[in-house]
Amino acid sequence: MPVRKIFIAGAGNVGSASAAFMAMKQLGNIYLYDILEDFSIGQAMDINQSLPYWNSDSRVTGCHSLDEMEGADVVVITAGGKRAEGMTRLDLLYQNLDIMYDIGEKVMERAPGAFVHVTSNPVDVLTWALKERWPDMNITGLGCALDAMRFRFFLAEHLNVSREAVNCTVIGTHDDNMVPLVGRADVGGIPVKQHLTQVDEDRLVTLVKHGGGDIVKRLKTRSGFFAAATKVTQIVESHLYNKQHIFPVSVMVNGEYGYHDMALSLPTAIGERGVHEIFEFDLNDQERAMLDVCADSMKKVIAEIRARK
Ligand SMILES: NC(=O)c1ccc[n+]([C@@H]2O[C@H](COP(=O)([O-])OP(=O)(O)OC[C@H]3O[C@@H](n4cnc5c(N)ncnc54)[C@H](O)[C@@H]3O)[C@@H](O)[C@H]2O)c1
Repeated sequence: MPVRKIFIAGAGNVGSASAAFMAMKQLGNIYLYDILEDFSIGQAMDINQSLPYWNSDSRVTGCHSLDEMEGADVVVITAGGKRAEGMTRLDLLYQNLDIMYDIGEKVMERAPGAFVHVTSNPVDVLTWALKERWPDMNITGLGCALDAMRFRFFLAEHLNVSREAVNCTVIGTHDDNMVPLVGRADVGGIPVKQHLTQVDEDRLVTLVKHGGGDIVKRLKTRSGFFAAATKVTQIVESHLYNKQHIFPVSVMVNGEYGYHDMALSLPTAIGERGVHEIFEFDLNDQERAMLDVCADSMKKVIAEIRARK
């Protein structure tokens, strides 16, 4: 297989850790880009010098120009600002939206066939915005894929079993409305509900929903990134090696659950074509109502974005 070119926009915590993990797994040659001059170059130097231990011949190149994206097979977008004092969530959304449009334009110019994967928040909205502007873009967002991995971790801890024994997912949107599907989770094929009291269930759902926030509380000025970068690496690997692994990534819906014109996090097979299939559960009324909350809130944000134009 030819050496693949992976371009990562944003050399912050998620971007640099993703570059390091992808290089360790020798997924390709990685271009790490940031708006901060020298920052991505320094991060790349540090990652490269760790690779002899991993027996990896991947090369990470730090760069300061989006033109380096030329011919990339994969573009990961982790660029974005943080909420500064006095800024509303919407202010941050618009700031990151403008960054997405700048990067998206370059993707369509320099690497139109690339598999694009976004982590920047609000990830479901930004995934929708890029796909809406460029319908041919082959794009997914990290969505609830990280939340699903967290859910698996918390369930395995609670049940005191191997993390490999647990299957579970989270759908909806990567925010407080996310829907951890407890009723669908199993441990070694046995529904986890058989092992949980209602109190356990409520506690585990809260742990998943607050997973990211609980880390931020302790890190203060930054958010967690090891788990996010791990998931990004697994998703990119599934694309490059056509594994068709299933992740609840953020995807533009096309009639799934009757929704249109929005991105939701739904179980999706990722392979060489990017999105191969979006799977629909036969949701019960309660699960469906929770997914509707995610969809309604997305609709409102999309209406606000359209009103701004
Ligand atoms: N969806 C998820 O599960 C999930 C998980 C973790 C992080 N995130 C999101 O991913 C994004 C990255 O997180 P992080 O912890 O790496 O943040 P970070 O602040 O460490 O990194 C962001 C980087 O983007 C760069 N940047 C800002 N504007 C840019 C521009 N116009 N062009 C290029 N680079 C630019 C910054 O210089 C910085 O290095 C955030 O939006 C975060 O909320 C999502």
